[in-house]
Amino acid sequence: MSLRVRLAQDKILMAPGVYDALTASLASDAGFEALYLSGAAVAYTRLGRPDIGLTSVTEMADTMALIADRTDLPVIIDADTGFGNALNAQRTMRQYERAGAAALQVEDQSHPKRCGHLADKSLISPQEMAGKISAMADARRSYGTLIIARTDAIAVEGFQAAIDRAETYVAAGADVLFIEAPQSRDQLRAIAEHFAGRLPLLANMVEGGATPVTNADDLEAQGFSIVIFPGGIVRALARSAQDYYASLHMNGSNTPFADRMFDFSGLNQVIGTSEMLELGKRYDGSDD
Ligand SMILES: C[C@](O)(C(=O)O)[C@H](CC(=O)O)C(=O)O
Repeated sequence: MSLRVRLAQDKILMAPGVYDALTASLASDAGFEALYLSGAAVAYTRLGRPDIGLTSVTEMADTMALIADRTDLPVIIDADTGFGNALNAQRTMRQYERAGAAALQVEDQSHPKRCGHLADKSLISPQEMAGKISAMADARRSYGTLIIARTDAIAVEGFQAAIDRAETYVAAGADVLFIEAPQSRDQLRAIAEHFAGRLPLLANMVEGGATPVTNADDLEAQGFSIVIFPGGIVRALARSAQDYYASLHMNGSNTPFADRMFDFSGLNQVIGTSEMLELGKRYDGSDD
């Protein structure tokens, strides 16, 4: 089912953050219907650095292609600012579509962008952002590839300005709206009341970020259609990896940590080793 058709249903779509083929396959095995390829999660894991505009479009597109190779789930991908002006945003659209993306999220921050939950953001004009959205719509090969327009205006220009900007982005052709970092439950509710029923709305749950974390059912009841949990997986894995390395360093072996990790065959099951080896045999003539 295409994302556009899926979003017409009442049930909220949960898209957990992923940053490589392993996290994508684990999320898929857990039963999610869609994935969110988070720029923040890629910056955290590949660069070991914050989400402050350091990752490149090529790094993101390469990651997208590896994920599309591993799972058939629709992937919403973070396009940050489009990596430049409207023409860069068009190239981003084409590169991400080629890599297998189902939806692109583009935001109205100026370059270099930063995580929407960090202070001191700055924005391009609403007119320039509207131009980027229509440029991306013109560049897409498939009408099925959705454009998710994000505004970071709440923290910069205030709540009403964010609503006004979002209206401009809807008029420019956004398929989905993402009003970043509402600061209270009232603001979440006001966004839903203003736009719900007109186009799908995305909510972003960042543990410890500016928005009160709200569960998927409550967001659905308010009228949100998509909820992403972009960086949660890295926060969970980073904590576990920190404990793992400390334990190994202290104990000289992984035995004390054994009940908190897969063993050799456990991980092989997760990554489908025996299925892959069987598949190989079908083609190399050794199972005749
Ligand atoms: C959605 C987001 O753009 C992302 O890169 O995943 C980030 C999330 C994060 O930094 O945890 C955001 O700006 O909200």
